Amino acid sequence: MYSNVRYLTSHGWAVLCCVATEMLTALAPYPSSTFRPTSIRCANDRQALFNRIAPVYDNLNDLLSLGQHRIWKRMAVSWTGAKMGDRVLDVCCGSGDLAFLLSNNVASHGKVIGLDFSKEQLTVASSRSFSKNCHKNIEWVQGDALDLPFDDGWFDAITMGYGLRNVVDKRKAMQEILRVLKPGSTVSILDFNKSNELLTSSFTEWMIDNVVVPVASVYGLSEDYKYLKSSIREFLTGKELEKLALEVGFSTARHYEIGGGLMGCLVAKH
Ligand SMILES: C/C(=C\Cc1cc(O)c2ccccc2c1O)CCC[C@H](C)CCC[C@H](C)CCCC(C)C
Ligand SMILES: C[S@@+](CC[C@H](N)C(=O)[O-])C[C@H]1O[C@@H](n2cnc3c(N)ncnc32)[C@H](O)[C@@H]1O
Repeated sequence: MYSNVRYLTSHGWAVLCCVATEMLTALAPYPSSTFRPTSIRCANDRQALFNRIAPVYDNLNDLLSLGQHRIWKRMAVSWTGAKMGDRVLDVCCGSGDLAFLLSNNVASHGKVIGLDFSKEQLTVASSRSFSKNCHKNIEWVQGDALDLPFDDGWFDAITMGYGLRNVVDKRKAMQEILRVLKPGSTVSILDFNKSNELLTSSFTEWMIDNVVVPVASVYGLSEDYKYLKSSIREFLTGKELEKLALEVGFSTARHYEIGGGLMGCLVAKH
């Protein structure tokens, strides 16, 4: 069984990286309170980033995608095949969009766990539960996608929206998802598509440089949103994601390009 708030930063490299960041901060010629790492590399940097952007995250997603992200998230949830009575998991749930959609699919006899390592994102998710017309079947758990606090074969379906690109060890995250998924069940992983098409990748980068970052700068979050571009560059293509899923032990894996090729969804079966 899982235990709530069983989050431990247990990754030696992550800790080492953040100790180094702290040392650089101490040496920096300006106060540490104004220090923002220009490269968001370790798990602690990413956790801090998602805590910082939590208050504006939902509104900016609606604005920047012109509401399209809601359609992409519906597609991702429908591809899991989650049905009434199922026990399902939304890894890297953030403010809870996918968990709320799953909640409707599994209905009152089912159970949804939304897991994230950002306390601020979970606070937003849980406050949205009150205003949403959803079943009271969601539990918010603070935890690490790289060390899921659940038994093997616990879930009938799993979703992950814009999460895999943000975890430091993508293979480990996929292994953990496979471990907690029931044999025969499906995970659906939505994210930006690292496209091989020059036109598509150029459009994504142009949007980030000329729309996303300038809009985020209004909230003092330009550095945090600049990270989007590097994280997409360092991500895996659809074919590479399919290969990774099969390597860790999924029996089938298919990556679908959606949103005009800007987004992608990896659907893999245990
Ligand atoms: C869904 C969006 C962003 C999610 C998101 C993911 C992350 O990993 C982050 C990391 C750090 C900071 C923020 C985020 C984050 O917000 C919004 C995506 C918007 C796209 C950049 C642009 C969409 C362009 C068009 C309006 C869509 C047109 C679609 C049409 C069907 C062609
Ligand atoms: C871009 S947000 C996506 C939120 C939500 N799934 C959505 O689609 O809007 C990425 C989320 O992943 C979470 N995250 C990143 N790495 C994580 C990890 N190792 N363990 C748990 N959560 C993580 C962040 O805290 C953040 O809330």
